[in-house]
Amino acid sequence: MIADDSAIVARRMGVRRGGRWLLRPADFDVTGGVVGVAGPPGTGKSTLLATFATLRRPHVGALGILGHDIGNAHSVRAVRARIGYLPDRFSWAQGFTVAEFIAYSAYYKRVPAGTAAAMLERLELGEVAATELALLPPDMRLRAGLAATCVHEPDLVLLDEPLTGLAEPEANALITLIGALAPTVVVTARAIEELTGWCDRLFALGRGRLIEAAAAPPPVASPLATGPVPSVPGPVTPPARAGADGTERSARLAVGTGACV
Ligand SMILES: Nc1ncnc2c1ncn2[C@@H]1O[C@H](COP(=O)(O)OP(=O)(O)OP(=O)(O)O)[C@@H](O)[C@H]1O
Repeated sequence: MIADDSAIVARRMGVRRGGRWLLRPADFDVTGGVVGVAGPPGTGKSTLLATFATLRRPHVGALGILGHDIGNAHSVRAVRARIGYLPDRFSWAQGFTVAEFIAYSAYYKRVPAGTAAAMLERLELGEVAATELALLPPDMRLRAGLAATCVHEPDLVLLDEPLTGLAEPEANALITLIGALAPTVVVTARAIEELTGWCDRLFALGRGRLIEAAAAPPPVASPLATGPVPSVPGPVTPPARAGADGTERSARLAVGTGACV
């Protein structure tokens, strides 16, 4: 039984698929902020995210999401209403216009139509509201996906490789927006460099292990610098929207941390 209000609490949780461990039994906690999980294709990012979304059960151990033990069927129903999950390469409703897609999402999430309209504006989709999803460029299609995912204002948002395939300017424009979607956002990417500089915490997934890496590269020391040495960034302080090093979330392609998996 997990009695902890953290967004994600794993206790000896292990995830298997295709006859192998994607995550060997491990303990970890996510209390809030933007959390990045990086790993090459096939390491298990999508499966882990689907587990956090309660669509899959851990093979062993316990998983708490937003204070609910997801080993309990009643808890799963309650917690799903507070999660926003956008799978990798989502391809729903290609024939819907942006406005229809968000309105439909609002309808099945029992959210008033006015909230859907507000979300459309918040994601800066007003100009393409009448355009079909299939005709949108990738970044605008992602914005529509984010709007539909978050129309019910979830407490935990799970985004599977949202920035994969986007050009750097479009990706950078979305980073601040992604960080503001919910008190806790988990985002995956193939390379840790894509997440460095704007996520509050970073993990590398590979060979069945989830290893935490430094969330920001250490500041370059100036030979003329005086005063105390800056400390290593501490744990996430939700719902801070600045990066863990206090900078804006604009340095998506900052120098990597060298974390190995
Ligand atoms: N339908 C399936 N049946 C059996 N095993 C699967 C299936 N889908 C995935 N797997 C196994 O799970 C592993 C992890 O897949 P997953 O999609 O979670 O990884 P990923 O890191 O998200 O990769 P990608 O970036 O390609 O989506 C795969 O390497 C494969 O061994």
